[in-house]
Amino acid sequence: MIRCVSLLSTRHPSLFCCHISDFASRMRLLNRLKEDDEACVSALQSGSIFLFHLLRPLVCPTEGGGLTPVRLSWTSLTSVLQRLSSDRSLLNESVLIGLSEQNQNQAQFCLDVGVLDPVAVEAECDGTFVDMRKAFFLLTGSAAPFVAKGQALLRWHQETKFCSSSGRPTQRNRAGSLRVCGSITYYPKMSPVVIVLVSDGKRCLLSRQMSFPPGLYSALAGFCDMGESLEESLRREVAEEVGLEVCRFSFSGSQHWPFPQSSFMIGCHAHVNPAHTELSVDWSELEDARWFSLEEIDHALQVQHPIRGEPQVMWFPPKHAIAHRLIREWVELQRAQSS
Ligand SMILES: NC(=O)c1ccc[n+]([C@@H]2O[C@H](COP(=O)([O-])OP(=O)(O)OC[C@H]3O[C@@H](n4cnc5c(N)ncnc54)[C@H](O)[C@@H]3O)[C@@H](O)[C@H]2O)c1
Ligand SMILES: [Mg+2]
Repeated sequence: MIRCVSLLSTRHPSLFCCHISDFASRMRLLNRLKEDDEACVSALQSGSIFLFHLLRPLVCPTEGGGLTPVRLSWTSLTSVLQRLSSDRSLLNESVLIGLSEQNQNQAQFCLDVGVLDPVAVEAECDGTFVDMRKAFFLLTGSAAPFVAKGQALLRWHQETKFCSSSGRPTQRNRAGSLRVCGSITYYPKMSPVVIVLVSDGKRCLLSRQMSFPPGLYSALAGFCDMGESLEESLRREVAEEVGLEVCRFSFSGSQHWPFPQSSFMIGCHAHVNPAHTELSVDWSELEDARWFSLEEIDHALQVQHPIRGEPQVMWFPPKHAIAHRLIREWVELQRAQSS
């Protein structure tokens, strides 16, 4: 929908009144909240706040067996803090995550209440603090990326409290989108990771690391090195981990990934020459790497959850992992090519 939006004209006279979409208007408002501390404080007072305790999100069960994050209004959180005899200034630690598309651009914040007794907060707020590794795959709808972003921002603030140059405490802006020490500004950071589904035209290559749960196989992945392009990282990772040379690749999509800290996953498909498919696996990185046929992949896609005590059963990362998307795309391509 296109509509006329007055864009807080005193600060941006050139943007006084123009036709922009709801999305564009939301993005501009979000940007303004990052820059304008006063506007951010009033957005917090009418916004909703997701709670974390030492980076564990507060969640409650849904009817379908999933989890949903607990969100509180500023007023109800203020009352909770009062009942727990906590200083209201804790709210100043809230970090802006985004604006709700469904709820008229309502601002969404996250707050780590690690200084409070978690059991008391859980009782007050009807939720449970759950480890992110357990919560992430059970969070429903668009909640998973949102909660992951909140946790990543809170972690970044905890790790950037002091300037690595002067050793002095850094100061944050109201939105929590940056921290400063004198002339140095710190911004939240992510580590780029290339994740690649390699194919020889008929089969695809999957691997598992020692740390994976039994039976889980995924696409090859690796952190990009400083100074590398995406294609250089991709070629290096495939060569390092399985000793193959990629001849061409295509980009599929990307996602923020909360593990191990905050990664930016760049998902690609890659091809190797079908005449050169013999693997030379780096056993220090991988526990297994193998070529799989379409039938084997199809079969594993039917497995919804890891089956305890049956490590032989192969399964894949769940739907909201980019590895899952790459595998599904490969299956669709194989089907299209054979029909
Ligand atoms: N979203 C998905 O579908 C999906 C699927 C598979 C893997 N992943 C993620 O991809 C990430 C990278 O895969 P990998 O473990 O095979 O990487 P990798 O092959 O680069 O090996 C990991 C090693 O790289 C080194 N390293 C270099 N830069 C690093 C950095 N910035 N942060 C941490 N370690 C760094 C460390 O020594 C680490 O042990 C994993 O953390 C995993 O969570 C996501
Ligand atoms: Mg790897």
